[in-house]
Amino acid sequence: MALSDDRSSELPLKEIPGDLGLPVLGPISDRYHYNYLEGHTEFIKSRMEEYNSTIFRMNLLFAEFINVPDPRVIVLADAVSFPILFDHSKVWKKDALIGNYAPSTSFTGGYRVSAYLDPSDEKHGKLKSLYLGLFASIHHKLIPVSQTFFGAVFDKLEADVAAKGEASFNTYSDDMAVNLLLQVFFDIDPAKLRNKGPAMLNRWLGVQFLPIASVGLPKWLSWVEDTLLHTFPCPSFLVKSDYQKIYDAIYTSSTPVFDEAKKLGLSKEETCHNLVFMTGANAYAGCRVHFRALMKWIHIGGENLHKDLANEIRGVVKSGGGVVTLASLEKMPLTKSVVYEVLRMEPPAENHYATAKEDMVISSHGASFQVKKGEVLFGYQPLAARDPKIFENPNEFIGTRFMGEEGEKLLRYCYWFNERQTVDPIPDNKQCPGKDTALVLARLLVVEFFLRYDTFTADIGNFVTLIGSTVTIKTLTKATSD
Ligand code: HEM
Repeated sequence: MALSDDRSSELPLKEIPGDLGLPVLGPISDRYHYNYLEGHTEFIKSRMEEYNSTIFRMNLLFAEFINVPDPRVIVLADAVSFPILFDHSKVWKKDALIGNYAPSTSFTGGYRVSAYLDPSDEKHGKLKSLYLGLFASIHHKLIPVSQTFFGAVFDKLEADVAAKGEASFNTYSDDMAVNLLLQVFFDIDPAKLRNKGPAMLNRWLGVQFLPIASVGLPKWLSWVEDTLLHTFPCPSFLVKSDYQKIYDAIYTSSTPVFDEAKKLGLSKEETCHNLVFMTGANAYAGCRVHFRALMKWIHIGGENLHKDLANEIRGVVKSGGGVVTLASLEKMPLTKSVVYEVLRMEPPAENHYATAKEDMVISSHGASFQVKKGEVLFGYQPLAARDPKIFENPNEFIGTRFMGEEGEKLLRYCYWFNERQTVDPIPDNKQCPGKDTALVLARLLVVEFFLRYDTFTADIGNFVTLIGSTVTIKTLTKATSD
């Protein structure tokens, strides 16, 4: 579906709808409905229906106690208004990673790391160039190292299924993601952290993001979680020693990144704090949700999809002499489309934020709205990715959706890496610099799985924001052809 992007002059200019309620009570009520009573997507959907608009106002966080100056945000829940978040001439991205709340810099050695910087900040460009260089330099080993780590997860799943009749994919996959990233980026063997790297990173992430996360207590206890955990930020000293160990492992690794950083005028300390966040928060948090989502949605896709994936993958690998390469991954249109469709159904980074730099007009499908300088925009990716005016049968998982010329055109309306899928990461934008690396890892996980198995069955549990779905593997059917 072709849509022109700037239609603001053709559309009626309307007031942004949204009832924010009473001071203090309004934010509490919105927060309870959003987090507990209705759920994120249901809350936003119900307000969209009430206001008959994909753009509206809501309160996101409770402003009084946590260090949030203002809880009001403007929700963008369609695929045409969303890209305003990437127009850096019009919006600020400073401290906008997780909304109008930014954890204390004491979680990252006193530095504000790159993910919280606006592209206009000189440091942001330098750090992003550094990451792009690092990811390009590891491309030759990304596939062989990942194959070893994925293979070890499959061995464990098989052993558990044989012994107990089921296996938890989440635990093995999460731990593997941490160990794989540390190994492939910095040659850090899991034993260097006494195999405790994943637990250390999980604690560090948990404590810093607790004010916006849920620990999954039963619904009737939600007031306990909200009062205790979402009212005051958690102090960083609780995870200081975990953080220090990861920091030291990277600091003492032989990565050439520090030499590159020196050339850019960045200190080793600041670089290292950024590398911990890049690995432990950006890369791990993205992969954690996405690896789980891949298994979940491929399971939902069913046996016919499994057959088609196995045929495509085995055919390409066989014609390449049995070796998987970056080039062979490119020759698998169904595998590529399935990975995109999983990103669409369950975008790992659900929420995208930015602050308006100036008064401006933003447009959704049927109307334009005036936004004032300083207002916070909140793009809700799970609904933008299911915009019915762009994606046919938006709530259905269709593995072939992004195949062919028409399918590929849709990628322009996919923002899962913080920009259009068709836009490359550069020092001056906020597109995820790990975009290509993440896609290779995801495609490779699917490839390695279907080289080894014909099909599988699983139980799918709850989805938890920032962490992902629970996937319990019940059966694994070994490959019967090659
Ligand atoms: C499916 C997995 C992933 C998804 C969906 C994802 C998505 C994102 C998003 C949405 C952002 C922007 C956050 C914001 O500014 O609002 C981001 C930033 C970032 N991502 Fe990813 N990411 C993924 C995996 C990775 C991987 C594997 C790496 C490393 C190889 C990585 C490295 C980064 C870095 C360093 C940033 C911060 C960029 C900056 O400083 O501006 N990500 N990612």
